[in-house]
Amino acid sequence: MSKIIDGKTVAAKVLDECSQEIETLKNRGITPGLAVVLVGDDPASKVYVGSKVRKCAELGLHSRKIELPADASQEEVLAVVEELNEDAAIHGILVQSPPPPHIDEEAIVRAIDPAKDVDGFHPENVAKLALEDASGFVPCTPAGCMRLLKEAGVETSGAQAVVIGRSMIVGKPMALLLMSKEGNATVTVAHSRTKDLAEVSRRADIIVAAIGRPEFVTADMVKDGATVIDVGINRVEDASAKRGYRLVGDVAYDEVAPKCAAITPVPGGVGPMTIAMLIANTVKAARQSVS
Ligand SMILES: NC(=O)C1=CN([C@@H]2O[C@H](COP(=O)(O)OP(=O)(O)OC[C@H]3O[C@@H](n4cnc5c(N)ncnc54)[C@H](OP(=O)(O)O)[C@@H]3O)[C@@H](O)[C@H]2O)C=CC1
Ligand SMILES: Nc1nc(=O)c2c([nH]1)NC[C@@H]1CN(c3ccc(C(=O)N[C@@H](CCC(=O)O)C(=O)O)cc3)C=[N+]21
Repeated sequence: MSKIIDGKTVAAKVLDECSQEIETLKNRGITPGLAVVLVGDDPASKVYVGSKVRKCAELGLHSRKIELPADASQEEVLAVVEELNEDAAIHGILVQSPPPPHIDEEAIVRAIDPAKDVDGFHPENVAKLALEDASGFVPCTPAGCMRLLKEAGVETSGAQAVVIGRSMIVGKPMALLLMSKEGNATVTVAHSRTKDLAEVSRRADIIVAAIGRPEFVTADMVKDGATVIDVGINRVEDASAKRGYRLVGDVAYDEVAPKCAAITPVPGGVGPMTIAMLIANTVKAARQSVS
């Protein structure tokens, strides 16, 4: 029987740690503040942005939600980022990804003050992650995956880890964390050009799936007793579901779970951790702004 790693419980623990630090900062006259910028009206993005802002309110954080129309220009988005860089009440800035295609996302990310880059996407923070300099911001989703492994008691040191996906948001930073002096795993990164992926992934003690394809990882790709972290969030149409769709991960949960030592569900796995780590990064940004 596999152990289900409950992301909601671990996220609640992370947020509980945050609330103690928020209290301490508030006693010093600092309320951590997060700004979330959304360009366009992608429905999934709206859901995520809404839950980030709601979580801030729950924890007594200051937050701002800046919504720009889908046809906003590059200059308009940059102007918003520059204003937020100057706003002393804002310690964290997040520009929801992906922006509409006419927006140069990399240029936007570079414009964010690295000290407020709570997504950890700015080149300065990417470099700090690679250098294992703890003063930087680690991208929220892979940081959340590491915390889930730790809380579930999964030993990463010496383990064979296979990360499927090499995006700058998930796959690449995940690989860096697993291979770091903290993770000490032997890491393989697979992607769309990987030959015989099933053979590669079957070697893994730990699989992190960040592909963006519903139920892509099937039972034949997983070794008995492996741990599987499913980062995927895919909406699939389902007329019988309340909203007309349901969420499925990148892992075929029903057939993979029985083979695993431990597995994260979707929803309720990595997703809640991403939000918790975003709050943790915002608190860290606020703390570092005064020390
Ligand atoms: N739970 C959470 O908090 C979050 C969830 N997500 C979800 O995670 C998933 C991945 O997100 P993200 O990293 O941004 O996605 P991207 O589309 O940026 O990257 C997907 C990666 O998967 C690889 N890939 C695609 N098809 C295959 C294939 N057939 N075989 C092997 N590799 C393949 C791609 O390879 P190549 O580089 O060669 O194209 C790429 O590296 C999505 O479902 C997303 O919704 C994302 C962020 C946060
Ligand atoms: N600049 C930027 N930073 C991000 O961190 C970022 C982004 N852009 N773009 C999109 C992805 C995706 N992402 C998620 C966050 C929370 C859940 C989450 O809370 N999921 C819930 C379910 C939510 C639902 O019901 O839809 C769960 O898995 O249980 C999912 C996905 C952050 N991302």
